[in-house]
Amino acid sequence: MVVVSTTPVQSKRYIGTEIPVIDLSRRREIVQEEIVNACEEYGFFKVINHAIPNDVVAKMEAVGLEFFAKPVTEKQQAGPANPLGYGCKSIGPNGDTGELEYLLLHANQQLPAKIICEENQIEFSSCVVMEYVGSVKELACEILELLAQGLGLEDTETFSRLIRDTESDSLLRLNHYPSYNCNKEDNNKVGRVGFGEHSDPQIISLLRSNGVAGLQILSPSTDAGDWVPVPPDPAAFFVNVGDALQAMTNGRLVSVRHRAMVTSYDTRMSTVFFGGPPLHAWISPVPEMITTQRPRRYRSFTWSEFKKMMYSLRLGHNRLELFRFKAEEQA
Ligand SMILES: C=C1C[C@]23C[C@@]1(O)CC[C@H]2[C@@]12CC[C@H](O)[C@@](C)(C(=O)O1)[C@H]2[C@@H]3C(=O)O
Ligand SMILES: O=C(O)CCC(=O)C(=O)O
Ligand SMILES: [Fe+2]
Repeated sequence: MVVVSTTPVQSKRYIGTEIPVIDLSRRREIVQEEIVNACEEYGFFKVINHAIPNDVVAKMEAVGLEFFAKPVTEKQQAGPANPLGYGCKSIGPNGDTGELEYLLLHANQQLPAKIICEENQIEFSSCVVMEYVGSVKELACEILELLAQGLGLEDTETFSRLIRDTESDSLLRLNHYPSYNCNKEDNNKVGRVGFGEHSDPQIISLLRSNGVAGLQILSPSTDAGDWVPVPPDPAAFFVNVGDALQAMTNGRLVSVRHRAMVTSYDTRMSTVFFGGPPLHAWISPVPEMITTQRPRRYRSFTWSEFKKMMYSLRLGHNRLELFRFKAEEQA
């Protein structure tokens, strides 16, 4: 059973199947501590009472649904996702597949919200997407600054600066999971994996979906690594720590492994903002996170180097392990 935590406990440790809920309207010091706890234990939490207006979210949802309702031939004009554009069932360049169709866009506000592929460019309601990206990016930066404060970092913009950078390599992804009719053949598909197990490579991801279930996170605090279903909440945002943040915090915050199941007879749409650093940015553990108890765990790398490696690997690969610090190599 999933219990959603709403209790006013400051230094709570989350166990088993509880999803941490962060109420952004509470006192700053409490929020900072709760975010750090959630990111250390799960790398995942739900945010309520955020400042993103309902109409910004509603308009984004509407243009997303409008896009997926188009005829396949029209949607295919924006594909194949290479890596940006429209994709159906195939995820990434290395043979991963899922039960979904999706649209992957660059979320750098300098770029127009167009699907940019080599030959085709199709307009995708630029204003709506730009407004949504602007709001979600701001929320991501606010969360990263609370996190930096909660960790006691002197430079509280260490993480957010990378995402605010005009050259930030951030992405916006719309995932559309099918619904199934209740007949025998389709019944076999219910419970199938829509988007397979993985961690997000960037710094932070902010996800919201319609009211249909599907997202699951892998709980690191249970022995067998149980999959914990995340109850849908269309008014909330779900936050994932990404690989780059795990590296920058020297492994103190964990990049959550998650997946999306097709478990319902209803269509599900999720919208995910991936806050990424500029390609040339160096990702290194911040000095305050390296201690005698927690010696340096990751070597320095550029985001461009990490991305190159990530695209050469399968979706579920534990890619950060390839960037382990080896003292003898750095000497
Ligand atoms: C198989 C792959 C798809 C992915 C790039 C990769 O080579 C490995 C990471 C995958 C992932 C997961 C989170 C995001 O959805 C995504 C856009 C990202 O940045 O990394 C996808 C990539 C993708 O679908 O292109
Ligand atoms: O649709 C979901 O709930 C998860 C999607 C996801 O993990 C992703 O797009 O990286
Ligand atoms: Fe993801």
